[in-house]
Amino acid sequence: MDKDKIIEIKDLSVYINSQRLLNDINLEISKNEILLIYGPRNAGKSLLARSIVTLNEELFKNIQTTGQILFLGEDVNHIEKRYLRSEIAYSEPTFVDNINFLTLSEVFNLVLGIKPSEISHEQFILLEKLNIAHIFSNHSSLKSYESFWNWTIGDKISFIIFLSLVRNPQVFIFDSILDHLDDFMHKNIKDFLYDIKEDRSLIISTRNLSLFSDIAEKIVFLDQGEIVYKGSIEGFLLNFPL
Ligand SMILES: Nc1ncnc2c1ncn2[C@@H]1O[C@H](COP(=O)(O)OP(=O)(O)OP(=O)(O)O)[C@@H](O)[C@H]1O
Repeated sequence: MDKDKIIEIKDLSVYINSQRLLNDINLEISKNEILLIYGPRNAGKSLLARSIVTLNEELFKNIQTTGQILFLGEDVNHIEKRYLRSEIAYSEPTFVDNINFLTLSEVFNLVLGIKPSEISHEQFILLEKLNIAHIFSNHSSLKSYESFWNWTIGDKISFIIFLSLVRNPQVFIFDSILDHLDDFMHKNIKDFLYDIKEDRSLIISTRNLSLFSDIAEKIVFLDQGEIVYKGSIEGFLLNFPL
């Protein structure tokens, strides 16, 4: 196997209630690569992204999958789920809403096993790069941010990226979650993602091509469950001028 190949998707089709929603998907993702999964609403972006971490089967009844997905050469269905999901960090927009039902201390305890006041120097630097270190700077700000209802959406997205990163996964999947960033946060997060892609792979699913096209190496254009184009961004823009 090519040592830089992290994920291989081979002849993947997904059916729900016998309706084919992903059709014969073939795709490879390598180390140091940012891949955009681009397409309109209902194209199948989320089904494809969740297939990589075997999540669809947990969410839907009457789902059938054919084909195979390999993570570092091993079938994802044969990999222990906890391990798979620590190596491939998947995040999507419902996380931003669901986190409101926990407190900051509860999330820290669940994910990192520490209190928010116990973060390391390295973790604080990461928070600084994500522009949310002010929340952790002293006892009174920690207190006022204990409830996520007091956080902006952008700060919550940055925090979700932080939580993924401290677990040091090999692959990040951002399923439409970055579409929710405003222009001011977008530039900072984009630079940050570009920095962390070294030795990792990033998969960004989006309905907004312009957001990340300048940092992505590869694009997959998905429509009605099929790959219509895969290759370079330049090639895509030539073939599908928007
Ligand atoms: N549980 C389900 N039962 C039946 N059909 C479903 C189910 N979940 C998704 N679908 C269908 O699968 C198709 C792909 O949905 P998916 O959520 O993957 O699209 P998407 O490209 O991520 O869309 P969006 O950009 O709106 O998030 C859609 O036609 C959707 O209606």
